[in-house]
Order: sequence, then C-alpha cells, then structure tokens
Amino acid sequence: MTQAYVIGIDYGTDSVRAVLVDAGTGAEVAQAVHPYARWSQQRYCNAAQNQFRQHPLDHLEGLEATVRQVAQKVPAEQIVGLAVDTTGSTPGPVNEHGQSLALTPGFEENPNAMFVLWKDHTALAEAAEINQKAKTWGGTDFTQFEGGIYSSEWFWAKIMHVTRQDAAVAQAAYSWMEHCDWLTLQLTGGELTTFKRSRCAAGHKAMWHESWGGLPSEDFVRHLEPKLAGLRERLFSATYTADEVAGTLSREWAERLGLTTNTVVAVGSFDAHAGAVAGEIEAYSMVKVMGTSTCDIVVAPMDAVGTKLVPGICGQVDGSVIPGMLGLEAGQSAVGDLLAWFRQVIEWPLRALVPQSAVLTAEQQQALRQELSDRMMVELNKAAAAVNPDESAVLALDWVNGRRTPDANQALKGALMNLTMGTDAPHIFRALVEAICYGSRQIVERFEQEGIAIKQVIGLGGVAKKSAFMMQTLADVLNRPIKVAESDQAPALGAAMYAAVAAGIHPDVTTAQRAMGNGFADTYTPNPDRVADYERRYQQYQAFGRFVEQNSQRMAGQAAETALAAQA
Ligand SMILES: Nc1ncnc2c1ncn2[C@@H]1O[C@H](COP(=O)(O)OP(=O)(O)O)[C@@H](O)[C@H]1O
Ligand SMILES: O=C(CO)[C@@H](O)[C@@H](O)COP(=O)(O)O
Repeated sequence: MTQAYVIGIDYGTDSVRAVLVDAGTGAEVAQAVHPYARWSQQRYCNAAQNQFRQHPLDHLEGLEATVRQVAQKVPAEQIVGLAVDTTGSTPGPVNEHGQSLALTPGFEENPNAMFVLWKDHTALAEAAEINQKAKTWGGTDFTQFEGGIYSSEWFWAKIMHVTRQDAAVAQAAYSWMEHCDWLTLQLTGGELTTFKRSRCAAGHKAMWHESWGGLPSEDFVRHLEPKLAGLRERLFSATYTADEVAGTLSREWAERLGLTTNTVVAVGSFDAHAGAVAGEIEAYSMVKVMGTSTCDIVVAPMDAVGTKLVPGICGQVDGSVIPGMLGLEAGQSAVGDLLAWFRQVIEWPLRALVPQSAVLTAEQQQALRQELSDRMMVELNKAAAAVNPDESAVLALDWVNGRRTPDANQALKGALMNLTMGTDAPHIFRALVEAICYGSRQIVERFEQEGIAIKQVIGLGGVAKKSAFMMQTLADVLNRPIKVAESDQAPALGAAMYAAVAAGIHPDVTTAQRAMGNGFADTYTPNPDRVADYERRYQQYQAFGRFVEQNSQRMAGQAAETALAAQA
C-alpha cells in the first residue's frame, strides 16, 4: 500500500493544534499550534458576566496556519483524510449558506453573532427555564438522556439567550451550528441542508435522540421561546458518527491548506470524545481529558445499559465516542482554569505594580514578568506538593465556573475555608488541586452508584501531562491507579483516527485505536499512606459543598424576594 497520512485538528479553548500522523501506525510526523489572536486579548468577552465569545476568524486563521505547516512535511496526495474536533457546546448563528453571522456585513464586531464558547454562562436563566419547562410542559422530558438537567453551557440555552438579547442576530440567524460542524462545513463547502451534523454534539448538548425523531419537538421548542418557532426545521434531524465521511475538501480549502480535493473530511466531534478515542478508551474505562476543564468520558455496550438513565451527567449517546457503543460524558467546568485563575490572582503585582517600578527598566520589568509568569505554575505545583498535609487544613470548592457534574448547577461559585494567618499560596494551590480531585471522585461515584462500573481511569490533556502532583493526588483520592496517555495532542490524534476510518484506512474506530494508539507514558499508583487522610478530607469537601450550595440557594431566594419587593 502506498504511504498514507491523516491530519487531526483539535480546537481547544485557547488554541488550535493540528497533527499529521501516519494513517497506518499513528506515528506523529508533525504538529503545529496556533493561539487564537483575538481570544488571547479576551476581545468579545466579559469574565465578570461569564460572557466568552470567540470570533470565527480566530478559528479560520488557525486552521490555515496549523494545517499548512504540518501538511508541507509529506506529499499532498498522500494526505488522505482529516477531521476536526472542537470544544462544545460552542454554537454560533449562521445564515442560509452556513456562514457564521460574524463573517457577514454588519455583524463583524457583534459578540452575539460569534461562537458562544462552552464556558459562557450568560444563559443561566434560560437553562433554568428549560429545566422547569421540560418537567412541567406535559410532554416528553427531552432532558432525560442528558442527565435530566440541562446546562447553561449547552446549545438550546445559548440559542434562547442570544435570540432574546439581540433582535438583529435573531432575525438574521437562519440556523445555528456547533463549532465542529461549522468548521467541517467550511472545509467541505457543502450545502447547509444536506450537511452531516455531529452525533456527538447533537446527542450530548442539543437533546437529540433517535427515540423522538431527532431534536425536541417543535411544540416544545415553541413552548420554550415563541421566537424560536420554525428554527427546528432549519436545524437538522439526522446525525452522523465521527467515523463517517462528511465530504472531501473544497477547492478553496484544498488550495488554502496546501492539500488536494481528494482529501476526505470526516464528520466533526468534540475534543474530549476524540481525546478518549486516542486514550484508547474501551468498555468501562473512564478517560479524563484534563485541560481548561475536564471531561470524563466512559463507554459501555448499548445492551448492557439498556434503558437505564444515568442522572446528573452530560448525557448518554449512542455512538458519540465509538460507533456502536454508548458514550457517557461527565466533567468539571474548571480544572486548568481554576489553577489559571489562582495564578492570575497572585500575579496581580506583576501586572499592576511591576510596570510602575522605579528600580527596574522597562526591559527588566518585561523580562521579570515573563520569567515569573513562565515558572509560576511549575513552581506552585512543586511547592504545593511539598506542603506537609498536617500543616494546612485549607479546603476549597472547585466551582469557579459553576458545577458541571454531578448534577449541573452552573450558578454555583468557588469557595475557600479554614484560612489562617499561616495560609500561603502553596497551601491554597494544594487545596484547589485537592478540590478538583474530590470533584472527580464524586463523578466516579455517581457512575458506579448508577450501575456503570469504572474499571480503569486514564488521564490525558495538558494538566495530566504537566502536573504530576495533580495526577498523584487524583490517584490517592480515587484510590485507583491512573494511566496517562503518551500523546501530547491526544484529541488531535483521536480526530486523526476518525479521519483514518472515514478515509477507509481502518475498518472501524476500535481497529484504528489499536493500530494508531501511542500507548501510555506513566502510571500513578495510590500511596497507601495518604488514602485514609484524603478519605477524611473528601467527607469534609462534600459537607462544605452542601453548605455552600444550600446557602447560595437561600441567598439567591432572598435576593429575588428583595428585588420583587422593590418593584412592588
Ligand atoms: N504545570 C501545570 N499544572 C497544572 N495545570 C497546568 C500547568 N500548566 C498549564 N496548566 C493548565 O493547562 C490548561 C490547558 O490545558 P490544555 O489541555 O493544553 O488546553 P485545552 O483546554 O485548550 O485543551 C490551562 O488551563 C492551564 O492552566
Ligand atoms: O465539554 C466539552 C465537550 O463536551 C469540552 O469541549 C469543554 O469542556 C472544553 O474542553 P477543554 O477544557 O478546552 O479541553
């Protein structure tokens, strides 16, 4: 057989990465990373309001830069397939040709016309409304395969919110697309009406299910928001798994990327699901894709789960990870992001005071900021690992982006307790890492309580690769060994595996995993001396969580009553 290569393109929160791999063996030939230019300046975002929007030009520029760079390593005709994975739910409004509204005249600078990033929580009220209406409207509860609680991170809540907020966007939006679908449509240049939308995205985030013929009924959608009447027809009814062919590269994109129009483009998927494939997921493994957030992906045989619904997770979908198996997703909204938030907090003097320094030149200021910023995360890991656990009782809740699972409540906030005059930055960092691990344990326990055994845990993603301290703590808290995948770009490798199946190199995803898997780099085993202490602290974390949740609900209720009284 002639040599064949595939490209996996992974759109993360901050950057896009492309990997070129041997389609037979998965050996990496080249990789390229491109941080999003506008996003890195946080344009179109307002963190205080939890508004996080991404401009499609960031994505298209990154596509061209990364793919061109890796593609030049081998002859273009040997690159037989490519696939895109993205974050999600990250939907954006499009016109009747499937073009993002932010790329059409008049909407170029309008955040509502852009992609509403997964971690945008401006749709909290709409998510609450969806949950309330799903349970009371008198028809099918369309949230049932999505853990029974719809999240403000997801498709319909975001569409409702933007539609209510922005009449011009609502009027111009012919349809809406998940980011992974939009990019795949750009690459293939197909028609919106016949385009193959992602099963993974639709099933986990858009309440798509075969049993009710696709998306929630028109009656329900209209009941949610009359302004959405008719949209369902302009969305989609069929969905496709990520091993299927979406099309071939359009002439325009073949030229822009330095490829040929014979290159097969697979159906899009989410980053975590593609990552789980590269992490060699199999029945009853949990793959933890640990980056900005964490997604916990589990697969199980369809007939073993049957009609069982797992409450409080981010959905259970036929074929969302491996076609023919049930894909289940859970996760935490802030993992790397929680640590990044803390870093931001303690770097305040670097941003605010160092530039005013009377003793350092401008060049020295810049060099100092750079040096400390580069070392900060690594040094915090080291210092936190060295903290004597008996010395610090600091306890944290990891909910700075809300709680994704178990039982989504994105309105929740993070918290710290047991601070003393002796508490320093490594103590707090250690408490944040522990909180992430306790949150993870709650998720594992939820699966097991609901009859989905977790037989092994696999970690991958930036945090799993960079923080040995986090991974050891996780092994101790879960009291289970954790294998860490070798690949530094696991979601991109998983997308490449999907592309290889779509291009006909491998017959199915499981065969592609076996042939193209890069294996595992490390295994963290639980330290028996730490397990009992973490067990005790886990109980404290849970009690702290219950306290904060109950009190934040009580305070929100009081605030609502005060607002009503003021209006009266
Ligand atoms: N040494 C480290 N220890 C823990 N977390 C880290 C470290 N270095 C970077 N991170 C976190 O990794 C996250 C990025 O992970 P990555 O998998 O690369 O990104 P993405 O979420 O875009 O897929 C950031 O949130 C950052 O805070
Ligand atoms: O929620 C999903 C997928 O369902 C992720 O796309 C989302 O958490 C973002 O992932 P990253 O943290 O950027 O890796």
